[in-house]
Amino acid sequence: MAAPPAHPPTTTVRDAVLALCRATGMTTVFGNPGSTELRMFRDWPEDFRYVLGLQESTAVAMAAGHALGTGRAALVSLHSAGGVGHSLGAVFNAYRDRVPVVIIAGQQSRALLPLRPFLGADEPARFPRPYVKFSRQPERAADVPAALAEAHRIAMSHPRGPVFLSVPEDDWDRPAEPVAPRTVHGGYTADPGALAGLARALDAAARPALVAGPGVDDEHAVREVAELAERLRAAVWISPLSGRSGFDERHPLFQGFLPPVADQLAQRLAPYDVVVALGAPLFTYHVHTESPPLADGTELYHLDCDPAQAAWLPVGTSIVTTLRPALGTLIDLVQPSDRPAPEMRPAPEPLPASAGEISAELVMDLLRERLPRDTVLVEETPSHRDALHARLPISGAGRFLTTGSGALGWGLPLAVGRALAYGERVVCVVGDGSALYSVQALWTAARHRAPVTYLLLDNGGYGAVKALGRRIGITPVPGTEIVGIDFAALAGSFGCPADRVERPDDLPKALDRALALGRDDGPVLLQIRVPADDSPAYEPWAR
Ligand SMILES: O=C(O)C(=O)c1ccccc1
Repeated sequence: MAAPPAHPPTTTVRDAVLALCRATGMTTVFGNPGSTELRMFRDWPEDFRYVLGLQESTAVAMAAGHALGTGRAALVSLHSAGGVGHSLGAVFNAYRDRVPVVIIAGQQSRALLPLRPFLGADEPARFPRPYVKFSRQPERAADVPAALAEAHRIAMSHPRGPVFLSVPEDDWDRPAEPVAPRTVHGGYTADPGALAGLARALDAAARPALVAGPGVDDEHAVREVAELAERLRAAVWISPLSGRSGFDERHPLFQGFLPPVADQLAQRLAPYDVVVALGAPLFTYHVHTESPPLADGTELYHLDCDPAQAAWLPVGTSIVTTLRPALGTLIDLVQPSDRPAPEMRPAPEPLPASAGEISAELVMDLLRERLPRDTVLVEETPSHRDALHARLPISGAGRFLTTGSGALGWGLPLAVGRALAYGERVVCVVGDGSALYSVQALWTAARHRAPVTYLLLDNGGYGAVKALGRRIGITPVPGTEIVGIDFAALAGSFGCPADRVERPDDLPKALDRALALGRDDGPVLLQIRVPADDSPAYEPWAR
């Protein structure tokens, strides 16, 4: 008997995709639209919010901030090849920082592709690689919803990260079946024998140390790290250039931030006999020095969810695992220790009298007095990150966000997305150079009344690059001076209220005004003039 005729689906690709987005909590779309996305927006439903980024890297960074705030993947809609190209610096950060961002990129009509049409993307799935975990243009329109569902599951599985789907513009009106909802439980735990071996090494250690990396905060394991550290009386460090804070920086066991330079890192860890890196690649260097990664006598264990990271680390014993179940097991296995606790790290030195200029250290001291402990702080001020860490301790999980990867222009829009996630007021400390990569996001912040207080430390250039040049005797470095920009006027023109301060005496009140705003007040920007630090001895990580 002949099979009954197959009934074509009565739903479209668009219906099925929108239903999937609702089911996965992706109803805020960060994007920048063009003609190759138009059919996606037909009868655009009212329960979706479109957040316009005026340049595509801001759309990706805002989505990343949203994802980090909600704990769910965030959706980005980009315009074919050009839009994807603009976005790639932020995609790099999202990949390295393990942020689940689901990107749908427009593409020209399938029928036009053989003719290399205007706007058409050649080999679209290759373009964002290697900085996406998944990249496809489905073979048929009807495959788009299931491919997006797969992409979403991949984005959300550990290690998390961005995924990419190219969708030809004529696919959206074509028929497609709805996607059945599915659940993937992605947490997994290590080989029990490996964890027992680590517990024995920790029990036998004279001076153990834990290194908290971005994975700790990412996997909500901050509490477990504190419990393990207290049980062991272990010193706790934060891994070099970590994009998150994985430990309460006011805790007596907290020792500080490891430097991203091999010889200094090895030296900082030399006092310890057993070091456990948690969700941390540990050897994230910014500049090269000739040095073994660790001193003789420092034994390394490394726990992370990424088998690739376990493979590339040069030394130590890696245990591939998600952190919470592994830490739970370790807490049960290790003996409570009565070894002497490490000494507390010294309080920051008091500031010398001001010479009439506002130092970054003064800004950080005033912020320490003013910011509530649960403030969400976004940082992108490379010249002053060390001053921030030294003087402004972060407490509480999920309260510190920066790029752990280095592509600048991330912080300013990241703060917008983080603020839109729950409407909490976010403080973003950003440099003048950093701000200019993505300054259009101030317009989006103003338009959506994103509650962000921007504190823009203006040292008139690419201070960190100049400092790194001086370190190796290259001075001056061309292209590192930025002069003549009135950030307060620029922000004002985007609809973001702004103020400017140049003298130390005026700073406390200016900060009070900027920080007094609430969650319904929208963004504000305070431009703070700080001197360019041109001291020849500048060595940011030696302190
Ligand atoms: O080193 C650099 O060039 C750079 O761009 C950078 C990025 C982040 C922090 C410091 C410098």
